[in-house]
Amino acid sequence: MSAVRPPLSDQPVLKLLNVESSYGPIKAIRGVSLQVRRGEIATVLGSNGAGKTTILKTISGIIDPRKGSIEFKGGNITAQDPAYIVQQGLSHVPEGREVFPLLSVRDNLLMGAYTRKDRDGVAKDIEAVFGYFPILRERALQDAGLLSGGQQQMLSISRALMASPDLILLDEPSLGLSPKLTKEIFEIVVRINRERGTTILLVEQNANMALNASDYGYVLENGRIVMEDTCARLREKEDIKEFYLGMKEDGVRSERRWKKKKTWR
Ligand SMILES: Nc1ncnc2c1ncn2[C@@H]1O[C@H](COP(=O)(O)OP(=O)(O)OP(=O)(O)O)[C@@H](O)[C@H]1O
Repeated sequence: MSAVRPPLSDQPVLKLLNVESSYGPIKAIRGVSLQVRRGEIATVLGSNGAGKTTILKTISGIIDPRKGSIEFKGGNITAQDPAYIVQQGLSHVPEGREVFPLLSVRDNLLMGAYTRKDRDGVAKDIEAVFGYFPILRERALQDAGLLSGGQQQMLSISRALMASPDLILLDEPSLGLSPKLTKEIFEIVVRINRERGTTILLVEQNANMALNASDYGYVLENGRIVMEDTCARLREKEDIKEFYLGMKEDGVRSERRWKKKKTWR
């Protein structure tokens, strides 16, 4: 999946330092620090309830953190208004797609471009997303609510692209999709990154897909980062193989993988 491309810069476009977010008394993320370099695809892996969605919501301003700081392109965006954060060049594709069901596919795309004044650029980007997802051109005038789950996921990613962002936060693009469709969507996500230079922070339960598509990965457990490394190295770690890829050291699927204690080696 990963095409050859120039080495990535070390320059972080997004920096989280000791971020903590809660829902009332429930601490969902605890002291999370992570960096995403310009031009890379970074991923946060973790099981149900680990806090992945909360990290993305905290970055995009939907949840205000209790502690810590978030920097985007050198500016402080901690607890800023979500609309302001979009204007800075950061778009969020939420879990569960969330398209506007009663608006046409084209109008959904235009909603994604509402902060832009460059009409020619917007028209060019509509063509670009139709190039990535040709089915959306065919359905351009239909209500988005009539699209299948996979097509809505395509529209949701496309709507985020319409803001011409520097960074896209992508929440579980594989959720509820067939393996074939998941693979297709991941291939397009990698193409968007390579062709447009868009930086991507992806959270996923499908560790196999995420580790293949991404450059750098973080493992989140109970709201804490327990491991980080390049995805090439993470794929070789025994705990990742066993607990996230479902493989034992001999390559056999482990039936008791969730019951065994992890040591993060
Ligand atoms: N609105 C909410 N109110 C109270 N607790 C919440 C709320 N949303 C999430 N939580 C709790 O916060 C923790 C982290 O949830 P989060 O949705 O961030 O996890 P996740 O890793 O994205 O899980 P999943 O993969 O199932 O989407 C969980 O314990 C969850 O029960």
